[in-house]
Amino acid sequence: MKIVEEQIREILKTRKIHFTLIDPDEQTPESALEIAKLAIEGGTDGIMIGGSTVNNEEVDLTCKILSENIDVPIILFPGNINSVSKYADAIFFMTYVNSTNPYWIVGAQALASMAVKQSGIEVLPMGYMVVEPGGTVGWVGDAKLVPRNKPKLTAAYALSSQYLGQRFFYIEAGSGADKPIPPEMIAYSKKATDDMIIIVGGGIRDAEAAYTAAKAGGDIIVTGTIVEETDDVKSKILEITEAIKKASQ
Ligand SMILES: CC(C)=CCC/C(C)=C/CC/C(C)=C/CC/C(C)=C/COP(=O)(O)OP(=O)(O)O
Ligand SMILES: O=P(O)(O)OC[C@@H](O)CO
Ligand SMILES: [Mg+2]
Repeated sequence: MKIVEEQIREILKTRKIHFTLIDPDEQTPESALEIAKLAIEGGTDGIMIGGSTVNNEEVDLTCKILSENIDVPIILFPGNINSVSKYADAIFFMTYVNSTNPYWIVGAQALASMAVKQSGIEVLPMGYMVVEPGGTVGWVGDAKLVPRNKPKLTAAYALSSQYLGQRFFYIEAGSGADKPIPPEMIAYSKKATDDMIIIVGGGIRDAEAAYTAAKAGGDIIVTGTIVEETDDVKSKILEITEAIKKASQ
């Protein structure tokens, strides 16, 4: 079953997409639900659940309460093998393409695979590439960070991910990065690949940055930290989703 992926591809026929990343170790499941509801009112298309230091219970309880109360897709963005929950709709089954540690390239995936099958959730195969500055996830993942002025390297990783069978490619600057991904990196990756869904995240805080990422070729724009920082989640997400729609025209 490929329901979530089909929904994503259906929306992409007419416009670009926004996902809100909720880190389950930043708030209670009840607060996560409040944030998700406001983000949906602001026009977000899906909720990603993940963080680099989460535990299984936090992930499970957050996915459970969301699944009982919201209709947009809930997609796991796993920081490790303990980030699997049957209450999600899908999982970004990701390989960390520029890690130097085989654990993050294929080890964690092998260890988690049976739990993913047992959960029955949809699998979205994804290449995950981390660019300078990389933040926590660059450090945790033993990354050989891609230099910001090397868009061709990004495109090569994107194309190799396509040839390896992945259908999603995530270009990550690191959560809370001071600067988002350079638009050239996004454009080169989009151009180099055929049917790949390009996801962009890290350090996107305002309409202008979201517009730039979508206009450059990003199919899904992810924001996480801004919902942790703002007092008005709905307005902030609305600003971002409006910019993404504008970039889709
Ligand atoms: C396929 C399965 C089950 C596991 C693969 C796991 C892999 C390859 C993970 C990549 C490395 C990693 C730690 C990714 C984390 C991605 C993520 C959830 C980032 C968002 O978290 P941050 O917001 O950076 O985390 P903190 O807020 O905790 O710093
Ligand atoms: O928290 P921000 O900076 O929005 O980043 C989102 C996501 O790309 C992190 O994995
Ligand atoms: Mg975070």
